[in-house]
Amino acid sequence: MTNPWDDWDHVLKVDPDKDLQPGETFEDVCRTGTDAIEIGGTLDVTAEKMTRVVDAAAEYDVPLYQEPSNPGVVIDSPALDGYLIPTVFNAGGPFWITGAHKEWVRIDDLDWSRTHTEAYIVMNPEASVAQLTEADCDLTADDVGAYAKVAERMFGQEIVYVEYSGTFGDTEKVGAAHDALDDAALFYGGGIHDYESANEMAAHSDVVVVGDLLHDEGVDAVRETVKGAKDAQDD
Ligand SMILES: CC(C)=CCC/C(C)=C/CC/C(C)=C/CC/C(C)=C/COP(=O)(O)OP(=O)(O)O
Ligand SMILES: O=P(O)(O)OC[C@@H](O)CO
Ligand SMILES: [Mg+2]
Repeated sequence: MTNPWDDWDHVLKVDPDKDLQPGETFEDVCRTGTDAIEIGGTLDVTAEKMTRVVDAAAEYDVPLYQEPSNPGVVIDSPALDGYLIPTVFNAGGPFWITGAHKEWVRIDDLDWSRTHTEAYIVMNPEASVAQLTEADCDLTADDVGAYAKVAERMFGQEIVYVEYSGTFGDTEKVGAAHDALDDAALFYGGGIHDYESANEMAAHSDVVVVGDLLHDEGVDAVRETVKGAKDAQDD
């Protein structure tokens, strides 16, 4: 089976709660060369802020995916290519593993053909996503590999996402998740800020995700990370 992300090397994650750099537009964001845009953030995201970003990016060619951090921010828009739905495998309790999902399925009439699963392994205890989900980030490379295998083999997750949001990760731990997977794609996100960091993590994953760099430094810096990721996958 083919998936949209089979051809992706680089994803740009736009946080609807954060501003772009002065003078930059969503047209610039869509023209960074990234393979897809994922729209989401942990804190202070609303359906209204989501809609603003989706509408602004709708007219450009780049695929658009929503990554909701709770059922209340999911929007229904024809401009969206799909939904990437997180499940936090190392969350401190069941709400972020099945609870939020149960509520969502109960209240919404889902378009399953555009709904995809993303197994998060949250690794930076300082990140808002770790604090919100009370994730146990004290994991060895073996633990990370085992979570990745469980996600793929026992829970049928299409994507495994090693999430270091805000800090550059441990390549041995990321590589352990990569090695554990046969079918699921490994996404890596966290602290990618230039050509080198993108190039290095792309060698240990299938897709690198760049987030805060867009908001903190802008589209030229993001373009460098696209080059770094693509060069690694071409090698
Ligand atoms: C069932 C539905 C529709 C939603 C639940 C989905 C779950 C389990 C969400 C848990 C939290 C999560 C994994 C959010 C995804 C987005 C994400 C990790 C954004 C990055 O967040 P940070 O960079 O930590 O946060 P800020 O940049 O907002 O501080
Ligand atoms: O913001 P950064 O650190 O690039 O992290 C990207 C992404 O993994 C966040 O969910
Ligand atoms: Mg962030």
